[in-house]
Amino acid sequence: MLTKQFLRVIPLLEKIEEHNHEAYFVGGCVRDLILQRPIKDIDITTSATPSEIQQIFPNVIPVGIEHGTVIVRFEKESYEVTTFRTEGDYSDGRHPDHVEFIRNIEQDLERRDFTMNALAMDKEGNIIDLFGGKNDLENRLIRTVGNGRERFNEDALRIIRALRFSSQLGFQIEERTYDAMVASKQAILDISIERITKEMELFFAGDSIKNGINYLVKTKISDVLPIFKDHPGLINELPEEMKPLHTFAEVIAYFQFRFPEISIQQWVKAWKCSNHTKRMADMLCSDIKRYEANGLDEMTIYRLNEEGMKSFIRLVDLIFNVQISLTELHHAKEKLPIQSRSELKINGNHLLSFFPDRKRGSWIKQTLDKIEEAVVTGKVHNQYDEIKEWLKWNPIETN
Ligand SMILES: Nc1ccn([C@@H]2O[C@H](COP(=O)(O)OP(=O)(O)OP(=O)(O)O)[C@@H](O)[C@H]2O)c(=O)n1
Repeated sequence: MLTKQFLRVIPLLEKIEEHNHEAYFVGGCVRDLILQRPIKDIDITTSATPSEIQQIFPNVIPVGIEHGTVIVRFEKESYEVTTFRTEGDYSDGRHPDHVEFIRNIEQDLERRDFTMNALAMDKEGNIIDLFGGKNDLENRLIRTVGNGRERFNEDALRIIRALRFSSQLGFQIEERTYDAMVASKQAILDISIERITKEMELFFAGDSIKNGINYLVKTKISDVLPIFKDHPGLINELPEEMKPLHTFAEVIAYFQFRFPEISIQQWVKAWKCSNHTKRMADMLCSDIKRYEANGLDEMTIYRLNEEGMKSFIRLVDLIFNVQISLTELHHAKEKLPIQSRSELKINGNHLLSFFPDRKRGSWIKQTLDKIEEAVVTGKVHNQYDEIKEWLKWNPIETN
């Protein structure tokens, strides 16, 4: 039952045990092993305290020592090792107010969110399942460990996590858990937006996004999410055939295209996205608009990098119901006269020598943009003399 990924971590568990402590695989990795889904990270839970772990292993990174979590570097891999603990509320929406290290695994599993995540496994592959997690996995049910209101009161992000899992796994949400989600949803307003964004990115990427959206609409949890709360139409008008979007940039580009009254800047600000997400969303949005106007033109293909291509394919599929393959895009890109601006036979210094009366300024970039587009779209060959000639007939910017 144990896969290679787990087998290579057994010596790490054994090392902890040699020091008279318990150690188990725990959480998502055990859940995904049972479901035969790809394992993201292997997390370990142990009776050893962070300082005891630091004494056992030479290479330990103290990422969240006060919450009992360290990263152990072992055989060139990193593993999150967390001491058995109970925890209080997350009143700042980021960290539990207090954690208490404990010496038994039962109490540690008891404070976890869902039965399917409250599973631990020892090095022989024996599963510790105190709350019927295996049974719920079999029945494809998301159920809180014990009282839902209590679990969501400890950390309201768990309400969003339930939606995320419904979208990732296509599971139903058990009735009492569902009721507790609805009853506790206002508490989502107090959690940090960065944590919500991370979970919602996984939500929109779920293979069973239709199931997830169904729950999002029914529970009205969108009423407490940035932007959605002020524009109820956004979620209610999602297409019947909603498809997964793999990054938050895709999500923003999608909504911006469908609801242009909300700008990308508003999305980025409200959901506290990174600059990278903003850049990608800007690019994808203009690519889709270009695609709508001109179909698959050379400039769109030229501008797309590998990450952009995959996102563009998903968006065109969802918005226009047109399937473009990655190979098709690669071939089309290879056929373009140039792959990047550095291949242009003319650069800024050439331009300065052609127009000796001009000073350096933004006209250089603007002219290079025009030359680049002309070369990519086949209006001029990428040849020094031809471009120089072409410039005579195509006036350049004056500022
Ligand atoms: N708000 C939270 C977040 C996490 N957990 C517990 O911590 C484990 C690890 O959390 P995380 O790595 O965020 O998610 P996973 O469940 O591992 O899922 P995935 O690997 O798909 O992100 C969870 O399985 C769960 O037992 C919890 O009880 N409450």
